[in-house]
Parts: sequence; structure tokens; C-alpha cells
Amino acid sequence: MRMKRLLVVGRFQPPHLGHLHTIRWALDNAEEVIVVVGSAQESYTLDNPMTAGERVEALRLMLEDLGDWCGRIMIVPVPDIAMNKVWVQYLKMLLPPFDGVVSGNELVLMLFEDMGLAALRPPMFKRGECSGTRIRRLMASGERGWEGCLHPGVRRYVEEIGLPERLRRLLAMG
Ligand SMILES: Nc1ncnc2c1ncn2[C@@H]1O[C@H](COP(=O)(O)OP(=O)(O)OP(=O)(O)O)[C@@H](O)[C@H]1O
Ligand SMILES: NC(=O)c1ccc[n+]([C@@H]2O[C@H](COP(=O)(O)O)[C@@H](O)[C@H]2O)c1
Repeated sequence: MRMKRLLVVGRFQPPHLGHLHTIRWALDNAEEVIVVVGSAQESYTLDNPMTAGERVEALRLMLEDLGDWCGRIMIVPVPDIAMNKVWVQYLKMLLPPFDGVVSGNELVLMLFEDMGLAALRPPMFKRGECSGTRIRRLMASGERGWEGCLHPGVRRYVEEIGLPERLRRLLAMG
């Protein structure tokens, strides 16, 4: 049965084609999708180089391709909290009502299941290539090979904000 509203949770550092695949999959399973930009307080670190605002902007560029579907998607940045047990309650306070989550993250799936909500694991898309960790590692070491995992709009955007250079400098700082 199609649900009313599902969350897609991630850090989106940066948003890549695997994420686009998962958001499409969530839209097949729910009338509306809320893309939760997690760890919104983080920026300018090797694991979380982009600000929440930059991630929101990049996601919007990527989701433009979904055309009319865009009206069914909300993007909400959410800072982390120290207490995992009440995280889903915290999301309930911040967001419109939702039926469950789409995620490949074990902790996220467990926290939603324990609250009696739907916890759906999406199929992976080119996981070997489309991984935030891999993309950031290549950028930080000045290598190419990450471009094909990004939507053209996101590719242009990360070059505009100087993300590869930011990662190189963060790596050099140690
Ligand atoms: N290649 C992929 N195909 C489909 N879905 C993906 C893919 N990569 C990530 N996802 C989905 O996006 C969610 C959030 O992912 P996240 O932002 O952690 O991306 P990531 O590439 O795994 O990043 P990182 O390597 O930095 O942890 C995951 O739980 C998963 O559901
Ligand atoms: N206690 C919390 O704030 C809490 C718990 C579980 C997941 N999260 C967040 O959800 C997101 C999950 O995304 P990833 O799958 O990219 O790790 C992360 O930003 C993570 O920090 C936060």
C-alpha cells in the first residue's frame, strides 16, 4: 500500500545519483517525500565538508529533473541531537506527520522500527561508484572519477563553491 509521507534521511555530502535513485524509489512508495538533510550543524570537515545550506541548494538542482514530482518533495535540514532514543520523537516535532523512513543506515532503520514506524531499505544504485565517502576521497586527493556520480547541475555547483579545493585544504590541515 502506498504511504502518505516517507522520509529519506542522509547527510548528502554531496548529493549523488544514488540519492536520486533512492528519492525516486521513495516517491514510488509514498505520496510525499521529506528529504531530511541530517547533521545540519556540520560543515568544513572531511566527512561533512558542505554546509546544510549548500546541501539544500545542491539537492534542489538535482531534484529539478523530477519535474512535476518536485511538488511532492520537501527538503528540511535537521541538526543531530545527543540522544538517539528520542531522535524519532524530535523528528516528529520538527516535521509534518510521516509514516516511516527510507534508509540504508542500520541505526536509522532500528530507531524507526522501535517506534513502530515503517523502515524501508531501498535498492542500491552503482554503490561502488556512488558513495559520498568515495567522492570526497577522490576530491580531497585531487583525482578525477567522481564527476560521473553527480547530476550535471550538482557537478557545476560543487565546482562553483570550490568543494574539491575545500576538501584538499581540509586534508592538508590534517
Ligand atoms: N549508491 C546508492 N544507491 C542508492 N541509495 C543510496 C546510495 N548511496 C546512498 N544511498 C541512500 O542514501 C542514504 C543516505 O546516504 P548518505 O548521505 O550517507 O550517502 P553515502 O553515499 O552513504 O555517504 P557517506 O559515504 O558519506 O556515508 C543511505 O542510507 C541510502 O539509503
Ligand atoms: N541522534 C541523532 O541525532 C541521530 C540519530 C540517527 C541518525 N542521525 C542522522 O541521520 C543521518 C543519517 O545519514 P547517513 O545515512 O548519511 O549517516 C546522519 O546525519 C545522522 O547523524 C541522527
